[in-house]
Amino acid sequence: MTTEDMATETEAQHDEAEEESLISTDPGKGGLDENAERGGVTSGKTVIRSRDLDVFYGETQALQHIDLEIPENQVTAMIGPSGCGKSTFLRCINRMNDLIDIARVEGELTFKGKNVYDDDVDPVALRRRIGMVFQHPNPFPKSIYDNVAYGLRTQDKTENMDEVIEESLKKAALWDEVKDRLDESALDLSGGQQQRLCIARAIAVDPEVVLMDEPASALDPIATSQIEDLIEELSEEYTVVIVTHNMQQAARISDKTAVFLTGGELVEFDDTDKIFENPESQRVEDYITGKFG
Ligand SMILES: Nc1ncnc2c1ncn2[C@@H]1O[C@H](COP(=O)(O)OP(=O)(O)OP(=O)(O)O)[C@@H](O)[C@H]1O
Repeated sequence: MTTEDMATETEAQHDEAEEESLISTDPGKGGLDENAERGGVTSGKTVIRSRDLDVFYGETQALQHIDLEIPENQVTAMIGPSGCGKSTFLRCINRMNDLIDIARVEGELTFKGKNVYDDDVDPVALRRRIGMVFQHPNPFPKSIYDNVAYGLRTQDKTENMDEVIEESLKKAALWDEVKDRLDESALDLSGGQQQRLCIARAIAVDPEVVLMDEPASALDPIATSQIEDLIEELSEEYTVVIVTHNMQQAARISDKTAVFLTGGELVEFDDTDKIFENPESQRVEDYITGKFG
């Protein structure tokens, strides 16, 4: 066997491992996909890629022909006016739209080369690798400790659980505030603390991607700033995709920005600096400068 053949075989094994860990209910992560495509405008390796993605709610089309490549370990922001389909796109990535009866997805959306809409993909296994944080903090009515422990217990990852919980709370910049009250109810935390707890809960199970749907929009400016700092830190270890209404927030924290406009059209996707300083599209410039939307 030549060196080239061996390399090809190794890549094929990696692909199989990636696919297997999406199909299987075993929470293993598999190896990295050496074949993941490199995106046109993206500098990092592409982890999520949509091709000609259409989404419908009944007869209404919410997204049209979306082609997008999301790079690894960067923050990608989705911006655009209300109803343009940002959240719909986010929910496609970990198949949360499956929970909406009238939602229908056509086209392709791949995670590390595997179409997440293939019949053999287990959405629960997918969501273990692609976690999600919502607009309103939604801790369980349990203790702070039990909130972070929840996913670990359901996945039987209870070895060294105290250490994992401490580490997750530290990564979520919450540990110092809660280390002496882990047994207290999560519902007694402030809104900003609850949102950081939800982030700790999401990362405790070691996902590869964290999806965030307007994670700071219900928070005051100080809590928002803490979440923004946290998102930048998280991107060193995770791929972060964030929907935000707040253009300044997208400009501050993201590496890439996708601009969706009315009708579910992705009008421009590029480096965040380029989008905000010198967009290609007049419509994007008008939106960014507040002429509409
Ligand atoms: N569960 C649903 N049932 C029917 N239509 C829906 C549903 N969710 C979203 N839509 C429609 O799909 C389109 C896109 O909605 P989506 O929530 O993705 O937009 P958005 O850009 O995230 O909006 P916002 O910024 O207001 O949250 C809208 O026309 C919306 O009314």
